[in-house]
Amino acid sequence: MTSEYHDRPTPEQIRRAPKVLLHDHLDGGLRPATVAELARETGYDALPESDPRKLGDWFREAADSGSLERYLETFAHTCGVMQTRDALFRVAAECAEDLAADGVVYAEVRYAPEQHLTRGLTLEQVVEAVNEGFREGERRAGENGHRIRVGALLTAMRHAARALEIAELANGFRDRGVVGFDIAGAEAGYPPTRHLDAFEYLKRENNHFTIHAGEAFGLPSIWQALQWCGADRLGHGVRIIDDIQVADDGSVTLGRLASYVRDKRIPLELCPTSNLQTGAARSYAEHPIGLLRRLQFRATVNTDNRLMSGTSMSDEFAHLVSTFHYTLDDMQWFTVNAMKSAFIPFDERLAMINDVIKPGYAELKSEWLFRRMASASPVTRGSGAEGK
Ligand SMILES: O=c1[nH]cnc2c1ncn2[C@@H]1O[C@H](CO)[C@@H](O)[C@H]1O
Ligand SMILES: [Zn+2]
Repeated sequence: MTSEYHDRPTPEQIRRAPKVLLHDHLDGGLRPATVAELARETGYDALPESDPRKLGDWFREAADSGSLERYLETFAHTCGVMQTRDALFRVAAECAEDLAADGVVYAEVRYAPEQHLTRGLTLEQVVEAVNEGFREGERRAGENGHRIRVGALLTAMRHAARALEIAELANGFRDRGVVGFDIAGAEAGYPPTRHLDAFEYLKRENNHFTIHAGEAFGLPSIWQALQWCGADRLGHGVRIIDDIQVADDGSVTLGRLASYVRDKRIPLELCPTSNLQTGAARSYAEHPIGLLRRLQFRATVNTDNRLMSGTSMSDEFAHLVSTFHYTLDDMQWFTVNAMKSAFIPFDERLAMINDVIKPGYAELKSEWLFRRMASASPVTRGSGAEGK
């Protein structure tokens, strides 16, 4: 389908467009200045840099290694400064504020409570601190004229053995700010089936979960996440491309797993910039998101780790706009896909789509239309006698 709105959206339009974020790590999105300040306040002395600008550069460069394992090493420092109630509250509040200022209207932000216990907090205290921070961030954003709603996803680390416990924690908080569950961490060597008990528990509870799969490791990981574990969504899932053949004449053949993913409308939480850093994709132009969008997979655009990738939702869309010439219609398509795939109840998702997302894009498109009319009719403009 060709778009009516051919012009590339400007950076300002991209920022103002309502966006929905399903895959963002709380411990991957701190402001560099906050990392530095929290390190000072909490006595964390292992930071590689103390100047915020240098620290921001350090995170991006250290994460830009081409390997997921190396990428993940940088989280020792963010988790290192997120060990007190006040630190967790602050990071969560700033996360909601930053996303809202970037035009995100709905976000599911994930973190692993088990990584925040070194100074004596309990798992419950960690979740409560983050929830309170999100509420505070939503409130501050509202004061600044930005509306956002943030839900938490509780992550269990795939190399550890606490998945069932974290799944129970997520279930206990399900009507109190936590909308689902996830597993993350190094993929190779840690198949999701190690945590079957957690997934089976959540299914019995009619709860929702996503699984990081098909990022550093290919189809077997995606297949396990879906067919053994029953994931509602795929964190990344980008390697589904390995089951799609494009012939020289451009014709496309989907294998059984890719067909299943597309037929069942399984959401893919794609994170382009993160994939470039971990080596899962070589360039934006070669990123599978272009093909997956054309083939109408349930593709969504995400940040993964705003600090380590030096990115934002607007930056991710700006890269896609310049690479694939996406328009406001394409942005709306990704955004509606994401909202449909959120873990909040159906009626609330629908209300977000109809009352927030569609009107937001309609407004941007109508501005486009008037600007275009104004620039397309020089005669009308020139012939007026206004100047006289
Ligand atoms: O792209 C990723 N793939 C796998 N694991 C990740 C990725 N980004 C972050 N984490 C892991 O998730 C934990 C909880 O937020 C982080 O501490 C990090 O270890
Ligand atoms: Zn991730």
